[in-house]
Amino acid sequence: MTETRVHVGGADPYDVVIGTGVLGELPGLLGERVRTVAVVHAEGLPEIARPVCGALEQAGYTVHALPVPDGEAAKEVGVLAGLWSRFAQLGMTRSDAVVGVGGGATTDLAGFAAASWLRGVKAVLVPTTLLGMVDAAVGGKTGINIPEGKNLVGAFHPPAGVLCDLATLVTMPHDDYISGLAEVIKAGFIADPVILDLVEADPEGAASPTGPHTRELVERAIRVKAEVVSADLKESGLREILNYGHTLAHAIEKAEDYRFRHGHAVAIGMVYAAELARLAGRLPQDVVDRHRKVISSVGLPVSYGADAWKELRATMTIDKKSRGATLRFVVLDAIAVPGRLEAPDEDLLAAAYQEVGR
Ligand SMILES: NC(=O)c1ccc[n+]([C@@H]2O[C@H](COP(=O)([O-])OP(=O)(O)OC[C@H]3O[C@@H](n4cnc5c(N)ncnc54)[C@H](O)[C@@H]3O)[C@@H](O)[C@H]2O)c1
Ligand SMILES: O=C(O)C(=O)C[C@@H](O)[C@H](O)[C@H](O)COP(=O)(O)O
Ligand SMILES: [Zn+2]
Repeated sequence: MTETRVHVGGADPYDVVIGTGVLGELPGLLGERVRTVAVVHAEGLPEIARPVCGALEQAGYTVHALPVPDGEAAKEVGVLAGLWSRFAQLGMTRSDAVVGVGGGATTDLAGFAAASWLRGVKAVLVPTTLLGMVDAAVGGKTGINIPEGKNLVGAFHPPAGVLCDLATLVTMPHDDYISGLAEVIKAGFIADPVILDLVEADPEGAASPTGPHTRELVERAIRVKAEVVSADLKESGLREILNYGHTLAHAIEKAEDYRFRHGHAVAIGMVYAAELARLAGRLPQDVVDRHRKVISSVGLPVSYGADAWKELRATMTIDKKSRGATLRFVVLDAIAVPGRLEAPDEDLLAAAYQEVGR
């Protein structure tokens, strides 16, 4: 077993442990002060949750397994309220902790439950999807959806540690795996072009949890995320680059009632952002072409319904990067040179969508 640790700095530093068979590291991430641990896990993952609970029990913690609905259905206020009630029944105090086990939806919920219980208890996250490892579990963004929009309720609550056991990835459904690959590719476009080279050299391998470069892709994407959130936890500037492709993506997810995979929406959103930058005279055509090529090479979508523009445009106004009625996009001026496009005019927004709407 080999293990890599990525340090996330800032006010609340913590480690991201990456390896195969690294469950034994979990107690070390939780620390000795913790007594009771609520393991919030996706209900469809008992085979993954059981050994997590076992490792914690063996280390002497009192453990309560709290299953929640799989996937995006977990990020609902009713599910969150159910967790608060369970925490109360279990008598969870500030010396106790939440361990989130599952994909990004589960860790977003578990993290927010930890952030909001008693105004904040310790959270350790055990992401079990590619997306969870390379993005959702790192960086402290937690939250839930409401009918009005994606992730509109939440808190910045950095975990005390993150444990990425690459062995868990092998049971992932292919479509969920490539959804995570969209965020890996995003890290490539905004900061680490080697990621793009690796995906282009072997798209099939990149789209598999047992590909020759899986670990390198995971580590590179985590390093991008760790560097950015270490410098700007609360998204006052730099962190916005992690939102590349997300303005349109979140509107698509809402339009689909959150039944459209996040990474698939981000894939389309990145092509849209690239088209916007091209039409604004900031990005050459060949970089836009590279977006379509690398994204579609791994089976991710690059277009969305032509008729959806009006609805998507209305939703985009509520994006967290907006300032008042002013829309703000993360765009590229070149690969690994992210910038912002402020208050683009309506014709530009619609023209870019025409390149994506099919
Ligand atoms: N907080 C952040 O910074 C951040 C970053 C990116 C994405 N997100 C959020 O993450 C969510 C998407 O996460 P996701 O792509 O992990 O999807 P997900 O959490 O919805 O999981 C997808 C499905 O895979 C199942 N699953 C999880 N691990 C598995 C495994 N090892 N084997 C088999 N099945 C498994 C889940 O139970 C679920 O049914 C979205 O809500 C998105 O908004 C958050
Ligand atoms: O960590 C960030 O910052 C991101 O923007 C990462 C995104 O991939 C992620 O989907 C995030 O949840 C989006 O955040 P939001 O603030 O736009 O809801
Ligand atoms: Zn995302």
